Amino acid sequence: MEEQPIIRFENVTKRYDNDPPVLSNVSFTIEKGKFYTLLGPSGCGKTTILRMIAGFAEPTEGSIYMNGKLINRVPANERQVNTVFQDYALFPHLNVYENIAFGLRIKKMNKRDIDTKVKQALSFVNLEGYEQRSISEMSGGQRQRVAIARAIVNEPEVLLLDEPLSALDLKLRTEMQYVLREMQQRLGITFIFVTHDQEEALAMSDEIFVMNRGKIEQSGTPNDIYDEPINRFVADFIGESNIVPAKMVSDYLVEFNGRQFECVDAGLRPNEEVEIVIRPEDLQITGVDEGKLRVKVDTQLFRGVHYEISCYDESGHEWLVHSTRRADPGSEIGLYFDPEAIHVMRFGETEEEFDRRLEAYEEVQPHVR
Ligand SMILES: Nc1ncnc2c1ncn2[C@@H]1O[C@H](COP(=O)(O)OP(=O)(O)OP(=O)(O)O)[C@@H](O)[C@H]1O
Repeated sequence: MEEQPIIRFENVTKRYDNDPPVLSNVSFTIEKGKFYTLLGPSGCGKTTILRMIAGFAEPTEGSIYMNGKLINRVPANERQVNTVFQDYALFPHLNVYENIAFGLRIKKMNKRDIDTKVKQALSFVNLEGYEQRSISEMSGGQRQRVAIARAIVNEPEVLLLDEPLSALDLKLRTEMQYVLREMQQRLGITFIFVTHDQEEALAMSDEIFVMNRGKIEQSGTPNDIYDEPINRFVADFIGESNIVPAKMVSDYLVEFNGRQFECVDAGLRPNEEVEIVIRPEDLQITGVDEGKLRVKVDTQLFRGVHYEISCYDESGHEWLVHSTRRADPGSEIGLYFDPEAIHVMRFGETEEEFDRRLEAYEEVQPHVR
């Protein structure tokens, strides 16, 4: 028999009072042992999904399954799910050891087993020797580790992490991204991580759900979502993009800025109105007459690994370029891009239609992904 997904949402809607729904008809599956990220702007419904998985909120409509069993009304304490909260929610009056042991004491586990498990969890998060420390004597990163140890000591099947890195400074945040990812792989527990930081999502996840206004706009691997955004919202939200209105001329030609450019066959009809995306790193600087576009450089910022160059074409459209080559403000340059760098988006396409179209043209263009 095929293994059941660990969590499945089927047409889940959540409404408070008579307000518009905070989640509308959301469906997805979560497989065992993977790292998932819910990514989206503030208020899009990420925390609401976590609360429903944890059992702190019930769907207004639809079904939630865990390992194939309907759990809409199963109370939180009967679910094999633990949550790490943004503010860690540690007990300030208990030391590190007692914070981690708390859940096990409630379960009335015997002292010896508690001791073994707490020590295992401490070693897992590299905090051996900190047992007696009070929480107030721990740094932000260390508190984070205590919160994770306290969650994993219960051996949950699913660990929910609600913006757990947002209180940390940038350096520690990056370090904890590695730590969390590595932990998830060692533990093999399913992680569902919430963030509004797209770089964090791209760096850590096996799969990302990009959310907007109570809906999942697109789900897929970080590469899928970065290379093949389904619409303007996703393209804008994930990384920086040049997005331009365009029109299909034929299977392999798209027109924008009053000119025609070669593209890969995206399964679209001639004359169809579309938008194209070209990522800044896919634009190469050339001599003024050697590129496909002719632009004037406006600003140039040094970003360490590359220059971020903003320029304008003859029709006043801005192009963002990431390049290791310099381009001085005020100068004219050419921009070159491969046909494969043009990603064509169709207006109003659903994720299913998009996947079908992509599958069809990947048979013709297997190198695209
Ligand atoms: N108990 C509640 N009663 C009424 N409205 C609520 C309740 N909880 C959440 N909401 C509303 O639901 C919407 C989604 O909230 P949610 O916390 O899921 O968003 P989020 O994507 O996690 O946002 P953030 O990144 O800011 O935490 C918001 O508009 C919020 O005001």
